[in-house]
Amino acid sequence: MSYLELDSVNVRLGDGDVLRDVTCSLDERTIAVVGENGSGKSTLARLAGGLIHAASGTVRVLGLDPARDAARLRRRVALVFSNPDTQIVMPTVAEDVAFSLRADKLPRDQKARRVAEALREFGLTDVADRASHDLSGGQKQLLALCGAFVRRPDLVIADEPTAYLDARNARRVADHLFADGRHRLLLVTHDLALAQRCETAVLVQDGTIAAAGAPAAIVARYEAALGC
Ligand SMILES: Nc1ncnc2c1ncn2[C@@H]1O[C@H](COP(=O)(O)OP(=O)(O)OP(=O)(O)O)[C@@H](O)[C@H]1O
Repeated sequence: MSYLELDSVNVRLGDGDVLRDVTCSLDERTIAVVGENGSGKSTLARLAGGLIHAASGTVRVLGLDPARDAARLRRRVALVFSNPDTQIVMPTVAEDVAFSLRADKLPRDQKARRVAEALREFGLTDVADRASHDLSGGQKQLLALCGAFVRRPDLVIADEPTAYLDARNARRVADHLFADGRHRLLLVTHDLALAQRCETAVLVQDGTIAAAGAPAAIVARYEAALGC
């Protein structure tokens, strides 16, 4: 079984069907999701992350049903959004990263080691004791990512993670997302160069998956549909 399996999925939000009859089976380590504003990309990401549920159809993420195995899925999936302020909850940088491990049954010294390693990896050691909300936007996104990765997730779902970043921070964030490791990546993005770093891509159009395949071909099809 692929780690992302959707079969005849409908998602209803408000009084509209936001995803309609979505079927896909994706197992590439890195998957890009592209499409126009309002097409349903974030809805697809939130569905895969267990934040919303299907009205009908079957969803399996890492072999789990997000509606029934929400707690197990949460332990294996990390979510990253474009606005890191929604994810930063603790007063200092180090505390915020440690907060991500609160549910892990690790001895305290191991947790401390994991936090220190993650801070180093994300270039945040020097600001470990700073107030989280005093960081720059780019540093905050690195902190959000650090908090996601310190849990060693099997799947990272990132929804426009580079949207508000300058070119250098966008590259840093992307390099972490694409770093070799155990995690798979489901990446929603309007950055079509970034999408093409993925192994596969899906094009979402008007609430459904219009195409899936090699990122270069999907991006070309999307650009043609946009008329650019
Ligand atoms: N909670 C909600 N209630 C009602 N409608 C919603 C809700 N959330 C999203 N929608 C609608 O669902 C559609 C798809 O939204 P979604 O955020 O998934 O699109 P998107 O492709 O991620 O867009 P963008 O590129 O602009 O971020 C839009 O028409 C949106 O207005």
